[in-house]
Amino acid sequence: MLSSTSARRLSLLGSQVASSARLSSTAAMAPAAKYKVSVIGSGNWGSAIAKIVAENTASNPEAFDLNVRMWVFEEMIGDKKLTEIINTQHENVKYLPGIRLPSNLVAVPDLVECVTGSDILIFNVPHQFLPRICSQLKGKIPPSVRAVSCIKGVELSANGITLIASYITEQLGIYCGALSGANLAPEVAQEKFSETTIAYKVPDAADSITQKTIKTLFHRPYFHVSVVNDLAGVSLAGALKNIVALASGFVDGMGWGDNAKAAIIRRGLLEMTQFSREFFPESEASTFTEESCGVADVITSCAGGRNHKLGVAMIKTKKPVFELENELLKGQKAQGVTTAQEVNAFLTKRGKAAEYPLFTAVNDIIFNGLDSSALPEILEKVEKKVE
Ligand SMILES: NC(=O)c1ccc[n+]([C@@H]2O[C@H](COP(=O)([O-])OP(=O)(O)OC[C@H]3O[C@@H](n4cnc5c(N)ncnc54)[C@H](O)[C@@H]3O)[C@@H](O)[C@H]2O)c1
Ligand SMILES: O=P(O)(O)OC[C@H](O)CO
Repeated sequence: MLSSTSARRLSLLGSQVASSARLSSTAAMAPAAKYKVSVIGSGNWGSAIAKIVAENTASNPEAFDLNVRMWVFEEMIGDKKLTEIINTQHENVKYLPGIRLPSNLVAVPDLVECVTGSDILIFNVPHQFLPRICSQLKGKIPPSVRAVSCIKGVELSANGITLIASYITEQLGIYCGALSGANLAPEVAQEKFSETTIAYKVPDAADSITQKTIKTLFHRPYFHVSVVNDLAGVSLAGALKNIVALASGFVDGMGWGDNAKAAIIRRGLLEMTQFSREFFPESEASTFTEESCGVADVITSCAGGRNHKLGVAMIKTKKPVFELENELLKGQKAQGVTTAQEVNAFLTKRGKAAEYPLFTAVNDIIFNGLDSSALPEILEKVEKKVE
């Protein structure tokens, strides 16, 4: 008998005929041309994913154009441009030092030039920079282009919270899936084994870019890809776990030990699934338990991620959070800080902040001077009462 996961994956493969024919597909319908791929972003994860994708375009020359373009937010490293360093030394010395990048990965400083002519776009920037990127690209991307977002965050607007992939679709008029998993970039870049989850639902039955195309683009012997349909579950798991990772950092900063951290993780997972069920009812509970983007990512992020590191340092040093982020991460970003703030603004507006005590406490610790030692007392209020 098939396990529920295997059955789900098989049924997914069989159901690539999808719904929203709204998104036109002239190029995506064309019989397997060589797809051109561009990566938007070149940070720690941006560079690691670009490395994977460039390895796969080289390994699959029948499906993909060899060269992968990577948009780099240009900056000077000493007297040299970062793009020049990447294109000559094949290393992103600032954001992924010590890792050799494939020579078919080409750094491009001009965003529009980077994406022009591409069939598949991979978005991979800290989420706060996405609106500006989308505004620069608006009206310049044919609707046939397909995208995958590797960004962990949410987009907050007056109307509420939007998934990053849905925001890209709204802004640019192209279908966008989401990649998220237990994926610390330095480990993935060193080709240490990990798994990931990609939500990709073929938007038009006639598309030649299928789930298989997407899997081929990302799957490596050291980076195993599971493709699912649950865009909301994959996107929210990746965004919300960053808030939990900060809380686990607070606990370690206070020296409270592994039992306390497990309690925070348990509560965090509860709030992650509660939030998804309440505001994105289309999300699937199994995504959180069975896929890499769920519990597995919470575990890895609460052990070794940048959000955890920042959480520890905040408690130990009491320095302001953005000062510490600059000091510790040297240009990299801890997405949990802005996500905690955005989720809190959303929950407060809906009158729901008290129903998410951990998410609310993380925001209050970062921005409102709440003492992290109050966590047990806060969490006790929502525990089941014995009469
Ligand atoms: N690093 C990881 O281990 C990891 C793993 C999985 C997912 N993610 C997610 O991937 C996304 C990208 O993270 P990352 O680690 O690649 O980035 P990062 O944290 O390394 O951020 C640095 C990047 O931001 C760019 N940048 C700085 N200012 C900018 C501006 N004004 N406009 C545009 N870009 C600017 C820098 O040039 C650099 O490329 C995030 O949502 C993150 O949560 C990260
Ligand atoms: O280093 P972090 O905290 O941004 O987490 C990185 C990845 O999301 C872990 O899967």
